[in-house]
Amino acid sequence: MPKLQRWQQLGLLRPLDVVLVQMLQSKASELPPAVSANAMPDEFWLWLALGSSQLAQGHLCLDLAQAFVKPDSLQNPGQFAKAVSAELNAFVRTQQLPQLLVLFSQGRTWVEVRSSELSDPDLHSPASTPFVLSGERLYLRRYWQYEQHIADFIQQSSLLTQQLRQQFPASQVQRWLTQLFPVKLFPAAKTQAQQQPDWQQLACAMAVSSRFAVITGGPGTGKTTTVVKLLLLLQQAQQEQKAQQNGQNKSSRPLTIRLAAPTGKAAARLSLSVTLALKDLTQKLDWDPAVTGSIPTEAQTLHRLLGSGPDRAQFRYHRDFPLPLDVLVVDEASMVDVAMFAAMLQALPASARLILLGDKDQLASVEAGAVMAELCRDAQQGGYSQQTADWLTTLTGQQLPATFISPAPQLLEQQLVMLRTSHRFGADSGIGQLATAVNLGDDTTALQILQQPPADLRWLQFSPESADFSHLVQHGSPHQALAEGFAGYLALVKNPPAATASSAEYDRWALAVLQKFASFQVLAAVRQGKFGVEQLNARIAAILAKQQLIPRTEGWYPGRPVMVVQNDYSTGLMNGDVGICLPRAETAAGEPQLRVVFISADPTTPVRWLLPSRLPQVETVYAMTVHKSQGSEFGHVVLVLPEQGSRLLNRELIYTGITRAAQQFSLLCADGKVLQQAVLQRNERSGGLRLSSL
Ligand SMILES: Nc1ncnc2c1ncn2[C@@H]1O[C@H](COP(=O)(O)OP(=O)(O)OP(=O)(O)O)[C@@H](O)[C@H]1O
Repeated sequence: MPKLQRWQQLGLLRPLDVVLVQMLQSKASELPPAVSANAMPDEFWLWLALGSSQLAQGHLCLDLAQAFVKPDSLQNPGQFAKAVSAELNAFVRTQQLPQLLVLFSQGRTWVEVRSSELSDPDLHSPASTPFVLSGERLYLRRYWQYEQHIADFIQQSSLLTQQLRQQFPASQVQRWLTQLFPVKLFPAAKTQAQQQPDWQQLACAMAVSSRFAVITGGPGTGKTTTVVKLLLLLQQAQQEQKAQQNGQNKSSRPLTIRLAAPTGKAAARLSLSVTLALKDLTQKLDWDPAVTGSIPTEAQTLHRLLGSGPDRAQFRYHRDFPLPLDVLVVDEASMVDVAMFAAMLQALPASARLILLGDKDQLASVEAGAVMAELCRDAQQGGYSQQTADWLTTLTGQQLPATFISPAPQLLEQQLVMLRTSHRFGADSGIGQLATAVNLGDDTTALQILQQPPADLRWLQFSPESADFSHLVQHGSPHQALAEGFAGYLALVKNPPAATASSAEYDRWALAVLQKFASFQVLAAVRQGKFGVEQLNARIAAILAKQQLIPRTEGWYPGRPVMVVQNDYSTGLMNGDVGICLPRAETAAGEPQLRVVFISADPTTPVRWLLPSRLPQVETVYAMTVHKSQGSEFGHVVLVLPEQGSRLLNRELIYTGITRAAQQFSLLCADGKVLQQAVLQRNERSGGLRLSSL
């Protein structure tokens, strides 16, 4: 079909989409004439190809209703072209949605037509058609199945939660919750923030009595603190229950808890946050050390948890060989794509609890699906049933304000709590204010904040080619010498321990270099162009070399920061891990050799040293994309936006960039309109999770 080739040349279809449709057509020629490919008109095949192509944009399905209203939504925003737009508009204009739905029902050999209700109890039956039409959404079957697994899990969890609550030790949990969330004895506790519900306590109460819970919140809203309290509650309840069963024999098995995150870096951050929160709580609480000691502080990647390896097409743990655990906590859940999500749910034992943590407003995973955003779509409003509100009151004594109660409650909201107060950024923090304005899509306020920035914000309107940029990357500021930029860690690199130093001394030095490096990071919104990550990296390396802060710009040299860009199970390095090349003397008399040092996942040693030749594929990382920065935090973030607006820039991307900054945020963007346009643009993905009668 010439149009398939033409659409591929125009970049509308991937070679993969074309091959898929051609394969279906050629197989269909063997069918009886009534159902053969010849019986179906060209537009049928073109729609199937478009259905497949949507995955490249992160959509789970092709939303036909949306395509008829806005044919341009079928194009990849990163490659928007007027010629493609004209082609798509002409294609859609000649058709009508009702007729198209009839056409799909005639093509049952290739498309299974279903209502959008969750109605298939056996999702594991062998696939019959490659596509599924659910209501007005066209899916590749595999992706429809992923979505159904998730919807099915949420429904089943809700039933299990009801059972759990029937025999729940409410009065004991009530007592423990009071100990974990003591009432603050401040007479001046009358500010608006203090009149808000204590969402952290409500989240604990909700999750301790649920099979499945989602706790969402922006940076520093206390997700980790809350989950550590929750785990303490669960272990305490387990110990109490077993003690009763065993006649005061308190040595029974504690719950097996696992902590996981989608990337190595996010897992390392989770381990650190849990360690700190647990230490703090252990000091404050007078609980049995057997309980506080039974909370794990080590998190691992989801890939590793599920047992993936380079040679395995399937995870080690799955539906017929579930994970050996009672509770699974997954942080940074917004980065988990739909396929991984479904695999994780299938590997959970029937009685295990799942707790998801994450920020619903962050960018979704690079792969297809935006599960967390879909799950949390209505989190802001609460949406609790009166029954849920009463249950939470029983456990916490708190009355939920009426605005959070819904007359038409949905299943999902009964398992979800949004934390709303940032304990990291105070009310006068510029980073907090800017992140809120961006998140609300309030472009005018965002710009006003930047025009009169508080101390932790800066709006820089120069080009990466300017002298100001050169000063910025060296010193963290275009004018003052704050030694916060790359010059800070490079000064440490030039000061290695003596050749006779011990291994521990080298480790301490390397750790200090890595920590200093994480205090300043340039983020790029795009990959290509003058303001893209590739050219920024080359430019920064040239600036640093000119100032003799690094010896050269190519190859391996002391101080070169690199990011791993693929998972590598032989070294244990994961996509997104950042390391720095450092010289290390192996013997007192020997010449120092270049090694690349990474933060270690092993608690017995702070860092790992690897030969450059052992590394998987890496990229220099003075600048990284916002996508790659997810799950990380840096002291000072410089976010670089391109000169002109683009469909690639959107609210979620800007929000994610801002919220990577812990102390200082600088926006490098010559034209405020670029920021405004980005804030008004959403990164919405098509999917039908919310429509599966949840
Ligand atoms: N209710 C609270 N009152 C005061 N401080 C709190 C409270 N909850 C959390 N904090 C503090 O706020 C900081 C951030 O908490 P935490 O790490 O739990 O948040 P988070 O939402 O997990 O953050 P992140 O954005 O890193 O995921 C910590 O220093 C923690 O001790």
